[in-house]
Amino acid sequence: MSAQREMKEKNPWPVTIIIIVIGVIAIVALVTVAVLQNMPLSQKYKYGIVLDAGSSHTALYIYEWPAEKDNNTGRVEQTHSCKVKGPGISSYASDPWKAGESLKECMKEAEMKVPGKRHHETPLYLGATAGMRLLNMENGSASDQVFQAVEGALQKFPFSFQGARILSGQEEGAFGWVTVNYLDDRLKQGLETTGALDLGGASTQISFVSSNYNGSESPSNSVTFRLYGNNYNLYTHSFLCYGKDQAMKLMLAQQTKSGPETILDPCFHPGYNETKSYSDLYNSPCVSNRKPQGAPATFTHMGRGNFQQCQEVVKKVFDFTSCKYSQCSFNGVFQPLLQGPFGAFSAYYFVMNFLNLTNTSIPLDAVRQKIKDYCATPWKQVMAQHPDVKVNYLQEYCFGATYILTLLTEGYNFTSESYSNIKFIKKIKGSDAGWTLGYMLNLTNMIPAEAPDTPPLPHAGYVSIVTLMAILLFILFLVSLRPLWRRCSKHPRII
Ligand SMILES: O=c1[nH]cnc2c1ncn2[C@@H]1O[C@H](COP(=O)(O)OP(=O)(O)O)[C@@H](O)[C@H]1O
Ligand SMILES: [Ca+2]
Repeated sequence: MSAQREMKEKNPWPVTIIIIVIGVIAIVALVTVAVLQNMPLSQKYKYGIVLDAGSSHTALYIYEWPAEKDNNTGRVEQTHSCKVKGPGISSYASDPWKAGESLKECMKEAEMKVPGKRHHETPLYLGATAGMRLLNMENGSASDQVFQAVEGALQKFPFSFQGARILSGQEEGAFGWVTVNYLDDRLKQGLETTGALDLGGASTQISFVSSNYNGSESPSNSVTFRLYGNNYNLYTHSFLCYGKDQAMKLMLAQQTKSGPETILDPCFHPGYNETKSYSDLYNSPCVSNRKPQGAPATFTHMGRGNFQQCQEVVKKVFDFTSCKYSQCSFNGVFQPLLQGPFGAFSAYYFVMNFLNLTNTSIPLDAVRQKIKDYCATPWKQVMAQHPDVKVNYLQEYCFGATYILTLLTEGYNFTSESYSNIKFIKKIKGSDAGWTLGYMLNLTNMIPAEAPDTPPLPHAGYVSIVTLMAILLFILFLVSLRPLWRRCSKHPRII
């Protein structure tokens, strides 16, 4: 036996070290293969763009989601939004091409935000709501021309333009509900859903699931969905002309029935004094048939700032006299029993946020008192306290808050108790609450009817278990070698 071999036989450590090194390499290799093989593929993103052509303005939203996860929930996020300068597209009826022009700035922004190589596959949608519904009722060819102009402008951009159309009130309500519940992760988990309250300028929507409503009573208010393996029977209604701006016209029409030269309006602050034109006030189909005969060209709109009286006038814009169903909200529209939490967004949020009233644990009486005090504040003082707020918005918050409270409590039958089930929200997890996300998810088939198959373990859990098992096996292996080592150290020559 050579001296070298003798050394090896006496000392088992080099063999042990080799075993350990091989063992460690094997573990690292095993874990690496397991991790790489099962790692979510590299994160490439896809994009979608939706233009919300509302009655008061247009906004563009860009959504982003991981390319491999089209079918999974909770992964689509709003990454950018752009507010189009100027009024809503329905205001360009007499100058349609300007409607197209107005969108260009935000569209250029979208070109910058969406990576160039994704432009061609990025779907682009434009959905118009109550402003265009009213224009279409009033003047079909003007509405067609606005759409032509808008389509012409959007087609010039490199995205995959999927068309511009008017959403029905039902779609607007239902997609708002989908958005809220998708962002809250309620659909995939089959949790109790949140109702959606959207207050626009020209229409307002209420949508919720009520267990005593199966759609048979007033089927036109029913929308059914199968999402992630769950069936939903949604109640939804859109009240045209009951958005904040058209409701104000209804309220002013109430006070100008006889064609007076001056009105002392309880919904405006004391000291408010503006000359307004009758033809502007009565320019929408919501009120055009009520224009007083022989009225002067203008009237002086003065403020009185009285919340209670304002509530009385506002109540008159709702018709509570007839209901052919088991129960109604107003104007003879069926509404099942209110149920569950609600998210209230768009103008609900803007108005209540301005008045610091988004906290709905404040008792309704205290909310009323706060609005009462605000309405009674002289207009000069209001302007001085809010120099940065646009006067057009500022002058309307007294009416807006009174209208919201009346709509919720008298219109939809929220009580002092159920009022606290409402949350006034603007965004959920960084995405705006509104119909646009739900609309895109629906058109891109991104919410599957059945629950997607999910691996039994999340990736991190899988990696941990593989690592742990490999280490345990290796320790077991070393332990099994122990008798060998012992013999080796007692009788070094026997190895
Ligand atoms: O900063 C704000 N303060 C008050 N109201 C706002 C603000 N921003 C938007 N709004 C209001 O929100 C409403 C948005 O309505 P939109 O334009 O979506 O109409 P639609 O949904 O009826 O078509 C309008 O009444 C608009 O005046
Ligand atoms: Ca809207």
